[in-house]
Amino acid sequence: MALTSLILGATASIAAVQLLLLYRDLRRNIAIAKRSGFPYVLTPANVFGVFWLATFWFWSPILRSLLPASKKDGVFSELGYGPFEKMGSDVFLAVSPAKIVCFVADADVITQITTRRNDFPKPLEMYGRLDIYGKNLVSTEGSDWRMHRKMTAPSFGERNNELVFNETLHHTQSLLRLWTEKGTTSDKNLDVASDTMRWALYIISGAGFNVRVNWPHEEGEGKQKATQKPNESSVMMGSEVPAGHEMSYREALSELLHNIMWTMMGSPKLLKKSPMKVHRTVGTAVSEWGQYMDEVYEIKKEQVTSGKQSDGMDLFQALIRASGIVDEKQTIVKKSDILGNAFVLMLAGHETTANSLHFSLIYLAMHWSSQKRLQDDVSKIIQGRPIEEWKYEEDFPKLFQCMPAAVMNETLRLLQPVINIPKSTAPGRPQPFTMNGQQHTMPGGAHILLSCAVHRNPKYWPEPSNENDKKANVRDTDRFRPERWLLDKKPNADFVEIDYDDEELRGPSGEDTSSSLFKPVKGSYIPFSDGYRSCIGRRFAQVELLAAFAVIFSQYSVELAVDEFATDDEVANMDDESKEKVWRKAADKTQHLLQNKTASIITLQLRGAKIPLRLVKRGEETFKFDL
Ligand code: HEM
Repeated sequence: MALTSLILGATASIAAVQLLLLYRDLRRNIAIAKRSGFPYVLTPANVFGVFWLATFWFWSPILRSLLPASKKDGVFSELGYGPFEKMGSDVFLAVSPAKIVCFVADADVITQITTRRNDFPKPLEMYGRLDIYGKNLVSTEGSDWRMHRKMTAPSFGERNNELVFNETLHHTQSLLRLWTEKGTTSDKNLDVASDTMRWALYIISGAGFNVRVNWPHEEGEGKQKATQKPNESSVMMGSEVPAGHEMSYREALSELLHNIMWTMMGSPKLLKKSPMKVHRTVGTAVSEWGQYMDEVYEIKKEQVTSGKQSDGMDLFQALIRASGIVDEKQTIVKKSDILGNAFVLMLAGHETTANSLHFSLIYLAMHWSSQKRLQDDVSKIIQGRPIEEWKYEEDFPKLFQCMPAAVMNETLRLLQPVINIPKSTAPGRPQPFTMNGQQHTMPGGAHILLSCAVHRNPKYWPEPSNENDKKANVRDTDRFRPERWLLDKKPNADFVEIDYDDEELRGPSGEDTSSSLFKPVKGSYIPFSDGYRSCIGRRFAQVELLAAFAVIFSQYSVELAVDEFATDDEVANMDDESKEKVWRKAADKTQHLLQNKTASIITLQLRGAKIPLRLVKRGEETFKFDL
């Protein structure tokens, strides 16, 4: 009894001391926030800390239920400019006892932060788990990052994009075969979210690593041939589990990437011992993919040593070559650096593009006029040529100048895959910056999030000049209106390019958008981030998306599936007015899901909901309506 009281007493004292310490830290952070001159809100925990990320699903509903109704749509609703509007400033702070987090939606401030790499480094503690296979260019800073960037940048030069283009043509045709087969079954609705994820994975495997993965629906006799790559240095992977493995390459890769958050829980060894199946599967996937990469590494190292070139990008070969690792005495680069980079390129390069294609298709299904204009532009460029005759150098620049690029840019404006780009200030090193001509100070030790809200900040996005293009009750910045990117006249101002101190770090050349399209104010359009730590795969992703649009929309249209509201037979007997009614119900629901069911763990995705789409031959559409 006495012992129990003692334990209870000690626990209560420790809790009381902890609470006092938290209160002290909160007061200190509030005082710092006040000195910054920016508005602030209080939060119970650092919402970007590991503790919160791992347990937010538990706390969020409890905290929400405690909030008054007026605050339920609080400042952390993830999308849109609303939070900044509520705070009355394009920069505001969220203060918790552990951290000050600064949210930024001002273009000029964003540019100051992205160009001052040493003053505003990435908060590396957020990227620790990406080191599963080794250090890499996402999880490092300073001279380590320069080494990784120099090693990877050559693989992203303009000359390698042809391979990305061709690989995308190949895999998008496989995707279409899957979707058209689906059209002949009783359930005609496409599972676009998971199919586009596969699509992106297979492209990055092929274009990035020269590993050709076969689609499950093309694995049988006869179809196998269509997916073979005429390159003997490729490594072929399918659904078979080779000797010495527990999972196929395809399974290991998708289990690993789709459940990456669980790797934060501990090592693969520990995960494999967890009572939860998902943990054990991820644990196995981590070791399995590592083992596959080891094997690919050895094959590629042998190819480099024997002077065998693969015919394109093959990041692995390029990484091995750039590292000088074949002569181990001559290099400080380790094998783990190569595997670490291979992994993050795979990670960074697949969900982002997959979601962008997924969201573009949904938006186009809701905006027939834009879809039609996209199809017309694709037809003008392609001129009925068979896909085998499409050429990267000729066709990509054209696709990049008209409606396909406008659709891509607009999707990335509204649903930017990385919704908050993290930066920081070092502890004890507050940083001065200017906003609206006034000097401010960013506190030291802060997390900074360059918010996708800047994409909807009305300061930077002109309303349509034509009154007919305006929509009552919908803010123009919240609308999918790809036509905003198409210019009537030539632009007269160019982007001011960053003055890179070292061209080798730069990666892909060229600007975010074509010079023939609308040029946003610098810092106001940052789907690929900006400055030194901007996305090295930007051109890779642009090539993938535009090539996919060309393949899909040269032959097909996408439509919202309306089965929740009417059967196919009912629709077939409807007049146009009834069709529109039923379509509007599906479109309203889609709009609602996009607003309420997209959330970000690593990238923004539709979570816990599906938006069913259908593919129909061009000219055979049922629903030609606009939201
Ligand atoms: C629509 C597609 C994509 C979007 C929107 C996107 C966006 C971004 C953003 C916002 C960043 C900065 C992240 C940060 O600072 O934390 C980034 C970095 C990066 N991205 Fe992408 N990305 C896309 C596709 C790709 C692809 C296809 C690859 C590779 C094949 C790739 C590889 C990387 C890498 C390696 C970095 C880190 C660069 C560095 O820190 O030096 N991304 N990306």
